[in-house]
Amino acid sequence: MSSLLRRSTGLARVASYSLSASTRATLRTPRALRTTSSAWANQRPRYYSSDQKPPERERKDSKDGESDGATPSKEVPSKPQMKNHNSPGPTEGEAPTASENAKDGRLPLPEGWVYLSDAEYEKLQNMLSTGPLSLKENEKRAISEIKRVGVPKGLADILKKRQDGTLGIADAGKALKSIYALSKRLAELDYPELQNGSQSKPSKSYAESSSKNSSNEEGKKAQDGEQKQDDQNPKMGEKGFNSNRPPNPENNSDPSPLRGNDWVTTVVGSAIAYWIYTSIFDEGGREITWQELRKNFLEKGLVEKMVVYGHKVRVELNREATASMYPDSVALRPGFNYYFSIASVEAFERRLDEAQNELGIPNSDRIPVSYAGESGFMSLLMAFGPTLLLVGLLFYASRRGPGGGGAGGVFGFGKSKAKRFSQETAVKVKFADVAGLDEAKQEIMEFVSFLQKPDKFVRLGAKIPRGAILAGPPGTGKTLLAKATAGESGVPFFSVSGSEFVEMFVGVGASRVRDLFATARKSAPCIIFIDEIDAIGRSRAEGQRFGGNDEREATLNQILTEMDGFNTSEQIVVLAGTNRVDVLDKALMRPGRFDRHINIDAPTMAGRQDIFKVYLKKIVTHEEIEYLSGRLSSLTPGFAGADIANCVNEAALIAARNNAASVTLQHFEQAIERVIGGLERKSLVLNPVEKKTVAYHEAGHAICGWFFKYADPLLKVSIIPRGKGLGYAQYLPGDAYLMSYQQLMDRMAMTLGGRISEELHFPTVTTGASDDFSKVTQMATAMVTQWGMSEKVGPLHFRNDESKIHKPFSEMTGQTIDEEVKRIVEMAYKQCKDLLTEKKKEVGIIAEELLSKEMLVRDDMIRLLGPRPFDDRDDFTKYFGGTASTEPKGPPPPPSSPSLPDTPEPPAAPAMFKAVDAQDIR
Ligand SMILES: Nc1ncnc2c1ncn2[C@@H]1O[C@H](COP(=O)(O)OP(=O)(O)OP(=O)(O)O)[C@@H](O)[C@H]1O
Repeated sequence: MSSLLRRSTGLARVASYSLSASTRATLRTPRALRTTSSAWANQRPRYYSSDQKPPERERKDSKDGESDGATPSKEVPSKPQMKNHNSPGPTEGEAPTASENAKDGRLPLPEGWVYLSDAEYEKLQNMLSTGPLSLKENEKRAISEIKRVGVPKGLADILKKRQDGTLGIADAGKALKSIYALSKRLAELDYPELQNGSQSKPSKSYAESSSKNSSNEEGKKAQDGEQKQDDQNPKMGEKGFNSNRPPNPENNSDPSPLRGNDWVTTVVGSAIAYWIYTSIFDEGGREITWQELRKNFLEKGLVEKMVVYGHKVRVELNREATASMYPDSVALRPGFNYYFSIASVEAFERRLDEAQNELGIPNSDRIPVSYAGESGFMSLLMAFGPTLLLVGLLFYASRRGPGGGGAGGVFGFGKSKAKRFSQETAVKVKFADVAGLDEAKQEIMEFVSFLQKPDKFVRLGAKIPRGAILAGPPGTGKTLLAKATAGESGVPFFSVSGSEFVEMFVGVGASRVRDLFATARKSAPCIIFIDEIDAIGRSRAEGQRFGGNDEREATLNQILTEMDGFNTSEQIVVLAGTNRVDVLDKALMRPGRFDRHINIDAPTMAGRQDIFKVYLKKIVTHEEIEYLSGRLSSLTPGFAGADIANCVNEAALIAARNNAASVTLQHFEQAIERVIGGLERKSLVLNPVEKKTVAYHEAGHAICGWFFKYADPLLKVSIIPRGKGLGYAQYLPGDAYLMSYQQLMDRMAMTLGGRISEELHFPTVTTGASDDFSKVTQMATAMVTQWGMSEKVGPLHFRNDESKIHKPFSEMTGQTIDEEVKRIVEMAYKQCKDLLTEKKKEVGIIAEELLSKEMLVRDDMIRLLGPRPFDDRDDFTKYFGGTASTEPKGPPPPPSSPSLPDTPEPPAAPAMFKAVDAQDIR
């Protein structure tokens, strides 16, 4: 069967011929001409089976070729007795009589079948026996069988068309169908044993025919004749086409030739079909070289014509001349042609001209060359290819959508992209996995008990909260908490990001919301978690200021509608996460929608310790977990859960890189240093002047941190470039929730320590303090405009407008703010300068030590400056203040902000010494 399928090239070729009329003429006509000697090409009058020669004669005739069939004595067109689709006699479709059949030993025709005329049969015989496939004994017999069993009318038409050269692409399909019907019939006749075992009733057609045949004397004779013919061929009847004998009805074997669809029948039928099909459609041919062409055909004058198609040239030989010169050549097979490849048409023409000139062929006898143009298949492809491609793409897109079309719109755009987790699949997270966040857990626990035991609430007439907004900085565990809620309550969990509702097509977002809630309703009780809800839930009033966004508003409205649509008994809880609770639409936040607002802030020292414990359990470390987690958490103020998870993982990676057996404290501190400060940039080599400047800059910060009472405890100071900075001083700011005026002043003064140290020790200053200035300015501005720390401006709060379009104060107030900010910075500057002038010697000591060691830790400072004149915080003393350690201490993160509301930026400490332009230093 696969062979049959492989015939597609043949089909294409057939198609190509049928598509171009001119091409077809060029390609087909010569063949018809070449076969002038054959009965087929002569279009001789048909003769009819009643006047047929006896089988022996017939075989002889078919061998004779030229003289056969055309013999006028055989033609009795006026007395048609055999049904023939071409015959002018009996009406088409009219079955021959039993006596007619019997006379010729023919089997009755099924409906839609015809007998071939002798001429057609001969042509078919000729075609099949000389076709590209070698004939096997059975197949030879199949040819003679065809005469007896007839052919489907479709096949007879195909044969006619083939002769006329009018085969089209549609004919291939028809041909296959007819050929297969014929082959099946032949196969069944060839293997009557297939039917032997069958108990089913003989088919009517055959039963009738067999009874008629058996009762018909002539029929018997005919059978005898056929039998004789069979006998002449000893193999026939053994296993081959023995069924040209109608089966004996008395014999118990099922004689029906049309019944049975056993696989053997199928295989045999397919083989025959393939053979016939190939004979009809396979043009056959062989590639030769130009030299062969010239030597074997051109020089001998055998070439009748050449047809150029694309980069191939088909050589059509004069068959008669070729036959006389090469009687056994394959070139004599019908449909067989030699062909050769050419680089270009011009080159071919030139070469042919030269060859003909050399051979002295006169102009009048030159070989005609015709051009078939592009193959029909190619032109078909070019014509319909883009359209097919487009249709294909559209089809592909429609299948690709999450819903594959259907309810979600043509391409499934309207389908929700929410990922569904269930207890069995992904949500294995429990509250125990969420460290810290005790209050948040408690709040959300209520949802769990509602999902688990709704009666408890309904019984008392309590309305169940519809949803909760989890608000907080990134990575603080909002999603984790939502998952844990699902994990604890054991209900399906739909997780989707707000941005997934947003599509460029209007209405898609709303449609996705609808789809999400519809799916959730089907899976109730369940939890829907919409992460980053601010992507769609932004205040509509805010949006209008900038022209609005219809699509987003439609999506938001749909969410509002859906949440309103729940009835109190519907067990669907909607949780939403956001980092920007301040921008959310008020309608979303009102009771009845997101009833609960759960704030999830960066974890406290204890929270961090808990989170460290969760992640330390997952790695191999022999450190004492209580001490380790405490020390690490005090090193990481401001870290969110995600940062902690990342740090622990980073430490494990560093340990693995060092082939360590377990992860040690040092690995953890290196990891924290790396997360905060960035990678050490060993490749960045500073020149001595730059290095000295950096050392004095950092020493200035370090001295300030040491001698200002409210400065944060210093952990480490270094001049090794890391991340974006050329050096850094690290302090341990602790979790500050409130900051006093004096703390802010000390912090600002310390931040200016780098630049002032440069001023005091070098004739010029550098660009390295730019980042420090930025921090100082921000702090001073916040003091004046938000924290009411300026007497002149007073206790006012001017909201920082990020867009910088509106100034929320008058020109005059603006001027006053500028003056006050400047005054505060100058105060900090003076405070710092006074200290560093006083401690100029100590700055020098620390700077020189830094230059020689590149990094100083707290113990070095104590050694060089003596103990710090102020008491340190408890946690600092607990983990860092004890015995002097020679190990470099891990750097803390930049100082956290005093967690005051509306703090625009954390009032940063002088943690980094920004990259300096080498030009400026020199
Ligand atoms: N309290 C915590 N306990 C344990 N792990 C935590 C905790 N908080 C955060 N994590 C870790 O941080 C990862 C990120 O947390 P999550 O995705 O929940 O943050 P989020 O607040 O939703 O962040 P975003 O606002 O960026 O979406 C979690 O997968 C988990 O590994």
